[in-house]
Amino acid sequence: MASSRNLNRFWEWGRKIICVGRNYPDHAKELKNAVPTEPVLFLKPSSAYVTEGSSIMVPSYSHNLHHEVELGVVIGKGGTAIPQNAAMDHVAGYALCLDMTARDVQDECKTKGLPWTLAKAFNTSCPVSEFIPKEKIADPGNVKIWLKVNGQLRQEGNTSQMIFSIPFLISYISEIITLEEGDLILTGTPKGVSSVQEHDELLAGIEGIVSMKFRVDRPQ
Ligand SMILES: CC(=O)CC(=O)C(=O)O
Ligand SMILES: [Mg+2]
Repeated sequence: MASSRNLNRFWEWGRKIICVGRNYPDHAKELKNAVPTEPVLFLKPSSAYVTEGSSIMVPSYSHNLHHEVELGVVIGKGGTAIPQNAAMDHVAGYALCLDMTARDVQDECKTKGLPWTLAKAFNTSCPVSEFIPKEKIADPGNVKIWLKVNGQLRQEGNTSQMIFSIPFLISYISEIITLEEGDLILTGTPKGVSSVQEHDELLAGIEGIVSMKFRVDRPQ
């Protein structure tokens, strides 16, 4: 049944944020990770969302917060075990997203064999752009995404570099986790991730489609 709620503000729905890691070979290599043969998945809570006008907060326990610019896929029609050939029928649109990562904490979690929750799921760890209706991106498998810090280009990649395509990811994820209307899938980041500091300004975009700006702050 179609919902009466407005997907233009999908971040207010309180639905799942499912993240794909190491989906770009050049990023897997820059962090000295093996290029995966199966998607690497983790989750963020809906309290991670932040939209333009609000700041990204550095967690008090981190001294190395990284940006990761990613294409986000907004689910319009839920499903379980969605076949790849029907996957795009379940997409309502897209959003440009940042998977903010406390890299020092993530490295420690990796060493200790602990989950990445503290590194990836803190408040404001998922800045998002406005909702982009599906029709505005003809081929989500071939768009350029980029990110600048204080005017300096740090990340630039094309979704054509992704190891696992959007239809494959929707099908793979929905075998394990039922997808619901309003869910968001972050599809992984290209190379160039780097540290941000308090007062930095992050500007990111999908070429020709959208851009967004966020400031970094530290809680007092
Ligand atoms: C190593 C990571 O943090 C994986 C990740 O999130 C990615 O986008 O790749
Ligand atoms: Mg990421």
